[in-house]
Amino acid sequence: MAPKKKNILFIINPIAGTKSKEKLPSLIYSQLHHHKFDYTIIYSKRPGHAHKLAQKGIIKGYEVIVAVGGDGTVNEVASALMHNPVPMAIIPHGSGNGLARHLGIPMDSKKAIGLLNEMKVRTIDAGLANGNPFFCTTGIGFDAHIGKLFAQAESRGFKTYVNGVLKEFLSYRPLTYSLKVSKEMRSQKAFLITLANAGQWGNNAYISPEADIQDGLLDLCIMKPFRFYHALALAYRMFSRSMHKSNLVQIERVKKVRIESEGADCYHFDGEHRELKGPLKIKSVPACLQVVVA
Ligand SMILES: Nc1ncnc2c1ncn2[C@@H]1O[C@H](COP(=O)(O)OP(=O)(O)OP(=O)(O)O)[C@@H](O)[C@H]1O
Repeated sequence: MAPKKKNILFIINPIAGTKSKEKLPSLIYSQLHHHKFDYTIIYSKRPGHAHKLAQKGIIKGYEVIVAVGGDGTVNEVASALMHNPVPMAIIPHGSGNGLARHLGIPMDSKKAIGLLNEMKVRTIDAGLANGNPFFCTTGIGFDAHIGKLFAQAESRGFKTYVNGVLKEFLSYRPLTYSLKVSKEMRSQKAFLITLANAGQWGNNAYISPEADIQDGLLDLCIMKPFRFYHALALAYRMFSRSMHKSNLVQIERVKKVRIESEGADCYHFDGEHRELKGPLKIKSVPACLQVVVA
């Protein structure tokens, strides 16, 4: 008797990234092994909808749920699948695609769909930032500020990010933060503070190149204030995966951290920004998500 086919649900975010999604249904049809899988394709209609679709997908008995979009879409689907045996797969179609890149998932849709036929699954960690699950990074300071501007931007994609960073960089003022790490209190001025589950923010911009998504810990990365002429060297470090060697960045592995600053009005998780009133409490959630990997 032929083995039972697996039921896959594809959730496509039609507005993620800049690449056209028109050909995706025919690509899925041509690449997926039909003797192994049945599938349904559905489109998210608004922010938060992909999360609800994934929750319903579990109830309906789908055995794999695929997030087609960027880190925001991945976050919505993954947070519905946490602590659940149903694996998430990713077809990267966003602006940054940080988690997909960290996991080595090809940016080419045809190849990413091809991974489903192999169905290699790994268990990964996540984190919680004020109760919000994140899978790639969360942060406060300059990256949260950029996340807020990006959310309000009329266009998406890498160019929009770069334009935002260049425009804001000279006028941004680093803040002083109070940090509580393993019962120890510290006060520190920082350009940004990122907690990295995966090593990068997206677009292969690495904040913590050695981050291990299966170690049950988060990398606490503190970028100190710096002079504008250091920016080029930092950008080089970011894209050459050597940020951990910079003396402007301090990295340590933590289970949880509490961050407070009078001037901080927002934080982000996986690029989605939120208003901040009071402290930002972050902790790791070890081994909570099944993911289809390369
Ligand atoms: N139909 C829709 N209309 C408007 N927004 C949507 C729709 N479906 C999903 N969204 C929202 O789109 C936002 C952006 O999606 P996503 O993060 O996947 O793409 P991106 O920002 O271009 O990529 P990345 O996060 O990798 O930089 C998410 O916050 C999601 O909630």
